[in-house]
Amino acid sequence: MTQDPTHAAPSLTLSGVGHAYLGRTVLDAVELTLAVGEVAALVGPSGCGKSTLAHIAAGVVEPSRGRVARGYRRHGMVFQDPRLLPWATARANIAYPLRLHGLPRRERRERAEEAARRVALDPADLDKFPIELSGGMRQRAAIARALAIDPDFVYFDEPFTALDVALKRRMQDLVIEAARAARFGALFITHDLMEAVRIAHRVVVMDVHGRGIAGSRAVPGEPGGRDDGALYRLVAGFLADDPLFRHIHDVDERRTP
Ligand SMILES: Nc1ncnc2c1ncn2[C@@H]1O[C@H](COP(=O)(O)OP(=O)(O)OP(=O)(O)O)[C@@H](O)[C@H]1O
Repeated sequence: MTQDPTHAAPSLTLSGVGHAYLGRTVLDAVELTLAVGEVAALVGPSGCGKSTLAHIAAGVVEPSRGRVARGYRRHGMVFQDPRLLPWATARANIAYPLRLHGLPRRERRERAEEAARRVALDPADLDKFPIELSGGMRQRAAIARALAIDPDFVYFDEPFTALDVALKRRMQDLVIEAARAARFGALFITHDLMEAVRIAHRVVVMDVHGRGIAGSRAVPGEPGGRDDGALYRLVAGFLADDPLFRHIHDVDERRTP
């Protein structure tokens, strides 16, 4: 982490957050605090409310109950679907939020190109339209778009679920490196425990029915500086011995109410 959490206000605090869709409770009494620069992976069974929690944290959805305090200045968002504008080039897509922030054209262009460099997007790809890019390149453009605004916090909602294993690893490394270089904190939703322990300082586990947060486990070492073998053993240990992770195997979403 980049700063001593005891000397800085948390980047994000959810207190007693609850939410219901059409009268059906999906989150209840959620308590979560993220330190400045902390990358937390959020895991839990499908449909337990991870995306809802991130949307509430980001201010996209108003919670039915509770409070959200944001200590960060500016956040970016990256989703599973890159959500690029099909009629705009990669460069224009990356620059789009800068346009919304009212930056002049030249600065938009420079910052978009700098963000593209950070995600190793080939300069030749910047003039291409999304349909001309591979899935990995589209996702790089989506990450560059999130980074272009110079966020100090980023929400990732299963950004690499649709990518193949090798590409997924490269993209994880890219996020680890970007988070370290730009010192942003993050809430990273994933179904993949190995991805969670590679990327995050801490793994936060949702309760079976998303009624809250069941608990969290710190991951030893720093993202990017850990040995893969040790991470595999950590995940195996979580799944075999740690009651917090038991429901990841046990839950069948067809039985959830
Ligand atoms: N806009 C909405 N209106 C009504 N119900 C919703 C809405 N958004 C989500 N839900 C429901 O709320 C519950 C939690 O959804 P959410 O997407 O937050 O879960 P999740 O843990 O992110 O799921 P997944 O892992 O499958 O993406 C689900 O049952 C979902 O169907």
